[in-house]
Amino acid sequence: MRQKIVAGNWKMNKTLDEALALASEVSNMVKDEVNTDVQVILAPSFISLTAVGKLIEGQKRLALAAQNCHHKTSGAYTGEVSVDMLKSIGVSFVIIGHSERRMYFNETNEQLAEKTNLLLQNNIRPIFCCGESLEQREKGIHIDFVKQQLTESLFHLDTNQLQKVVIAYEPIWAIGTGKTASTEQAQEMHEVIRKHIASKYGEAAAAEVSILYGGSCNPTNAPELFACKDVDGGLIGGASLKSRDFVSIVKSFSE
Ligand SMILES: O=C(CO)COP(=O)(O)O
Repeated sequence: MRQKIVAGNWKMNKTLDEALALASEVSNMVKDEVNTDVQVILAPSFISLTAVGKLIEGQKRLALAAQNCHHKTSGAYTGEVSVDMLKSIGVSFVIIGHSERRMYFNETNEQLAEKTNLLLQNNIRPIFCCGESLEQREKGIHIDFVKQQLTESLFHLDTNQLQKVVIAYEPIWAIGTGKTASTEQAQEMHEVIRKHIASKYGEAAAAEVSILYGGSCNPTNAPELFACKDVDGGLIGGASLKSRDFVSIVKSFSE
């Protein structure tokens, strides 16, 4: 059975104290209110990772994620953070290939393949983001574009490695815009992604991969998005910064 996952990507928000307060609220609410087997992931900034990791240590439903890592093992890359460093503080997941990083930091599919390799070698699971722009969707090339992102960054992996990757489909036009993909649009692309994986790794392997939706997901739209056959949870931006909203989204899976 593939995992249900809700991950909060806090992006460049929250000071250390604010991050600890948010993590503590989420942790308490999850402990008291969540009865499903959903994996809840918190992705604070690098500054807060260690402290948030200590705070949630031992909480079985909660795991720690970083928002990025460098694609080389170590060396003269001023200001960067390596996979080894993340491993040393107990990070279990790393978000890679977010559209904001592709757009503002020129991340390429090739670099993401390197990041994926390094993470898996270190037993850290990548949360691999993919998704098209509005222009690509309007031109009707969105499906091929997303397939290409997957092929170029992930399809060198063996089946066992591929199944450790979490995919997050985040249409760029839905991120931070308040404009969510409809359930039809989300389900359509999630099915495309699963079938694309099946075409290389087989249906049984593809059925085990968790595919999350991201883009203006909130407590109101999450229940119907998560009810789609191929949607296994969400990668949440804005709504993950408010503990009540985030935990409401976590609770959107029917029990
Ligand atoms: O980019 C996202 C998560 O990684 C989605 O952000 P919003 O939920 O703020 O649209």
